[in-house]
Amino acid sequence: MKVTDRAYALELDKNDPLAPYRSKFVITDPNLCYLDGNSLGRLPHATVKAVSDFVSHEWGNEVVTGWSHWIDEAQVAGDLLGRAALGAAAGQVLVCDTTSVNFYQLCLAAIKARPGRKTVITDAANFPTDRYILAGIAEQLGLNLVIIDNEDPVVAENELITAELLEKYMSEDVALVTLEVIQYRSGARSDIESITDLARSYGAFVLWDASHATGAIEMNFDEHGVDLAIGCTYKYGNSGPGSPAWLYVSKRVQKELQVPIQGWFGNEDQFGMGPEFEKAKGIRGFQIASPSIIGIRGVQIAFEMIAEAGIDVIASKAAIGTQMMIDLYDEWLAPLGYTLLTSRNPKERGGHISIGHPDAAKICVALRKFANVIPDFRTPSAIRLAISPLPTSYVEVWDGFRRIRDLTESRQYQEIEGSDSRVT
Ligand SMILES: Nc1ccccc1C(=O)C[C@H](N)C(=O)O
Repeated sequence: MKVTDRAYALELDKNDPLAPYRSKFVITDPNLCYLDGNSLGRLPHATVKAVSDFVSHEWGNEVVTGWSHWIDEAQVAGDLLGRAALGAAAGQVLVCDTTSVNFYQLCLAAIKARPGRKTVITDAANFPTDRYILAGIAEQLGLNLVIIDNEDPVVAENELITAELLEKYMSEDVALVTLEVIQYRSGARSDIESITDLARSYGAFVLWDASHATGAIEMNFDEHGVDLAIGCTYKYGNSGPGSPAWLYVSKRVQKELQVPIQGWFGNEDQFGMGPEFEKAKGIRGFQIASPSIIGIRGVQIAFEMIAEAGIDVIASKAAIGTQMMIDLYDEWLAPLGYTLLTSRNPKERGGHISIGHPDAAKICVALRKFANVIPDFRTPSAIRLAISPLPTSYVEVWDGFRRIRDLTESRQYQEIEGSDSRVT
């Protein structure tokens, strides 16, 4: 059967062990091709009940007495998320705050733990929040910020940072290297183990931003010797807009590291309320303050689902789905002037691919307006298209691709003048 036959996608759905999960999500428009689960995941039905039960039965009924069992939920949810999606044993993950706050906390902790070292490294294609925060830290502490120019195709293919490329920038002066596990724009997947090993051989820390990988691929943090990582939960994690993020600090380095925001949740004798901060043993020493319990309930529901489905099964659907996308791109989109910005090697990508087109911005608006397809646009000319393995069916992706072909052929996107949204 040819990939261009719709029956090809229907057959994949028929054999998909994850197919039953689609019905566990709120899908109000069955005709919509939602290819943006890498930006904001769909809402699980169970979350509607869990959040509403929390509000009325727990908050409403228990009021302050509820804290006796809410107090450690950042750790309980962290253990679940670590087991379900990160390959992390218990006691190393917290579900708390935002990706940006967690990033700031762990960057500073790592830099402080390498006194005398003055260099920090990241890459030009990294997500803006990471680049901006790191630049702010470098300025404040007078550090030398090295930005690998992986947007230049001569330097890197599809923005991919390899250990070989990174080695050219390494020295005994490097305190911290921070990279994305999966690049937000191109979808390039870094090799966690070789990069972590390389940085460690120079005595430097690596802080991984796994926002675009969490819930889409296997990461095996413990096995790969990862020390520091952060990420969000609202993409393939399906935990809701602005849901709490997570941080991971390996047991190996928990004692050595100290975060800059010394909040009361990180104090050993939290309710002793003494004059000085004494960092709590274990992962709680990295927590700032009261976690959003409503938010955590969304994380719990979604990551229980990921744990049940199996991250290995999820990752294999992401690989098959992105392969189907690339095959459809070859048949339908390459002839229409698109370029492929993501690797053809399934080990070098996650749940999304990225395609380039000079009119990408207009095409993205037109797809929503005329074709009932939601992709997203990333500057300067990338269209990102994702399969979120639990809620997305193969045929939803296939239909989306056919609509992209038809809309591009019709040139109807040229009617688009601009976008009235601040969000792309
Ligand atoms: N938090 C958001 C709020 C508004 C609009 C987008 C986001 C995103 O998270 C974008 C994401 N980092 C992305 O590259 O897909």
